[in-house]
Amino acid sequence: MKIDYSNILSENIGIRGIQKAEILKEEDLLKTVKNRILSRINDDYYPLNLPDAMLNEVREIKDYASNIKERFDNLVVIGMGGSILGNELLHYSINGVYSNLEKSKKIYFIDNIDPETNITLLRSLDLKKTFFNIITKSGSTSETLLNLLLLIDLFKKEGLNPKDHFLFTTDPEKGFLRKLSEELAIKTYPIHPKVGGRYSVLSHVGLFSAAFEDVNIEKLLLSAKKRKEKFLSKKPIEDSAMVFALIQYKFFREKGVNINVLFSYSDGLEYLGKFYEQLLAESIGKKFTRDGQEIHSGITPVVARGPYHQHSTLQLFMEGPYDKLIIFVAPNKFRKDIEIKKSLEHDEINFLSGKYYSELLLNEYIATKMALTQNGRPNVSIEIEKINEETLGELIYFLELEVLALGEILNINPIDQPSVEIGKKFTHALMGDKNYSEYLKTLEKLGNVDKLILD
Ligand SMILES: O=P(O)(O)OC[C@H]1O[C@H](O)[C@H](O)[C@@H](O)[C@@H]1O
Repeated sequence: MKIDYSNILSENIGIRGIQKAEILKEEDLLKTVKNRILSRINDDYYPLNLPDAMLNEVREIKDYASNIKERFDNLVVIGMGGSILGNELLHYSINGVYSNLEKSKKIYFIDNIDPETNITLLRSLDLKKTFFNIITKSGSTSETLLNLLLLIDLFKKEGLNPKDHFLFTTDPEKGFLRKLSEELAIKTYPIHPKVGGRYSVLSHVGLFSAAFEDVNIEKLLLSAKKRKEKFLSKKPIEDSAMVFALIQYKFFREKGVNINVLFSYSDGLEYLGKFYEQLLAESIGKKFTRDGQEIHSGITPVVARGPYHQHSTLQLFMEGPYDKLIIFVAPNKFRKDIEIKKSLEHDEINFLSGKYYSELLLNEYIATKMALTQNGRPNVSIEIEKINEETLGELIYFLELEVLALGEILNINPIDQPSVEIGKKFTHALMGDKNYSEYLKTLEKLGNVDKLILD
């Protein structure tokens, strides 16, 4: 994996860029950041240890996944946010958007509660041949529990025992799902107490469904482990993740760049954008610093896919406000390609004949990058050889490390999400959960305001 930072330099994009010297002079800051990360690595930043820890679990996960594969045709993963985005990332990027069409064992994701979507999927699956992996760290996310309740009801109607069809992935001790697993004798996988949703893809959360669909989880972990070793051994000023965090910080704090677009040139990698969207938004969007100062930090993530978004949002990126840093992610080679034969004889179309799909796609990537650079728009390019377990393991570790480093530079806590919890509590109260009735008064007050409602 190579990361090209050239197009953030003022030498290449003019006054809105930054100079190499401005980066190099922050060597001491990055040393401090690295030390702070290391001081937390066995505690709050435990996710950075997952590659080593999970390598010991690979055998068991693979054996269990092949056992499930022998007995079932479908796996449905159910979760919200960090409890499913990593699974989707591994599926769509490594196996491809339409891989269910070519595989006999299918995998589906329920990551929402739109009744129309969910009932369409569940009605079309043969429950007898379907296995469900319910993932929730807290064990109390309403959407996940609602989907679970529906399933229990459907299973009762069909006279099936949930015990044979469910795997719960949840906190090792706490939460409703843990309790229910004991009641119904359902197999569970634990989520380490220090591993929050958005940092959990390299734990049991992401690994079981990946193993079910033949992703080589050992290679994935080994590659992430290698990236960790690089972090441990390299000088922080030469570590691409530390430098990336510094660059994002400088653009955010000194240049007013508060939007980061993850622009991937691959359909499957669009899910890397969705994964990074949560990682960056929840980790960096904070009201207070660790010392309690009001900061309201945050970089708004935008997900884009090339060339698709060249035809919808690129105009804005090219000419709109100077508030964006574009992060390109592109493979050098595609694992499948299509050669276009000369089937028409017209001047207008001859430039495409005899070419490969990947040629047009990758040239569009280069053209877009150049055009943005020419317009003075900062952009960074993450180039990977091919999309596979090795590159994904490295990329995932890189992004998690980079976001933690950015949190450290900003002196905020990058692993909590306090305000999402407030919304969750209000939802419980509104749905009549007696344990949360204390929030009803606040809600009443909040609803009792002047109205401006138009038809
Ligand atoms: O795993 P769970 O406890 O169900 O949480 C699922 C998701 O819920 C919340 O919305 C949080 O903001 C996310 O960070 C979390 O990933």
